[in-house]
Amino acid sequence: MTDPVLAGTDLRVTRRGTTILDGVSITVPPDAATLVQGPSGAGKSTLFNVLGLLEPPSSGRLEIDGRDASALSERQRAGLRRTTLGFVFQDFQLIGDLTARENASLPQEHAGDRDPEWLETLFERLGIDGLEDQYPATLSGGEKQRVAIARALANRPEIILADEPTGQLDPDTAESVLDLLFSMKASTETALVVISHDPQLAKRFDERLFIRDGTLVADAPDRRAAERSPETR
Ligand SMILES: Nc1ncnc2c1ncn2[C@@H]1O[C@H](COP(=O)(O)OP(=O)(O)OP(=O)(O)O)[C@@H](O)[C@H]1O
Repeated sequence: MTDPVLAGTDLRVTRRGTTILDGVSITVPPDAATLVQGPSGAGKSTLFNVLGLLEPPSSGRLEIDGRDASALSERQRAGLRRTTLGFVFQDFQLIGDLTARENASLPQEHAGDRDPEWLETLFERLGIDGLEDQYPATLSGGEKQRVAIARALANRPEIILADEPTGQLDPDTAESVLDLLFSMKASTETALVVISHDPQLAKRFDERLFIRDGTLVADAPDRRAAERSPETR
């Protein structure tokens, strides 16, 4: 069996006396498309931050690309984050006074490993070539999210972590951004973990998990069956 690119075991997060994640375990194989759904306040953003090495769990074990993240220094964690993970956020998180190309190249700059040809390829494949010199304020929401996807893939990560990637997009744009995320996932052989409360995303993912009160469970089989065959309802 192929080793997972991400394996979290019994992850717990307690903040100011409140348990936010209560023993979450998750395994992401290299070719996975995993969706974590859950209602507001269930702990989705906290899980995203923990899996993305943006905040440490209070306890539990997290392995990314075979490395025990809890055994790393902050500097080593930042290095692992930069080279192994790519992030896509609901609000794009582009820097306003940098052009699209400069935004997308930031991970390469931070890693000290420039690869302008790869960025050019990404802009072409994402259909945003020609927009490289524009600033975020002059781009549509869908174009901004494509720049953010280019940034996420700039260092050829093992995993893309996306937090509500379509949350600020109209339905048609959301659909085309998702198409692109999946086609880029396939062509770059990157695992994809999407965190969202949007049930519309569910049909695209082979692995669906549900977070409720800080605990992760497999998506309810009865709901999946109902969605697959609506004519039998
Ligand atoms: N630093 C913190 N200290 C105390 N409570 C926190 C902290 N961070 C988050 N929480 C609480 O933990 C719970 C889960 O928060 P989280 O942001 O992870 O949920 P979420 O599922 O992403 O919600 P939403 O979909 O509304 O963004 C919430 O009740 C939140 O108020």
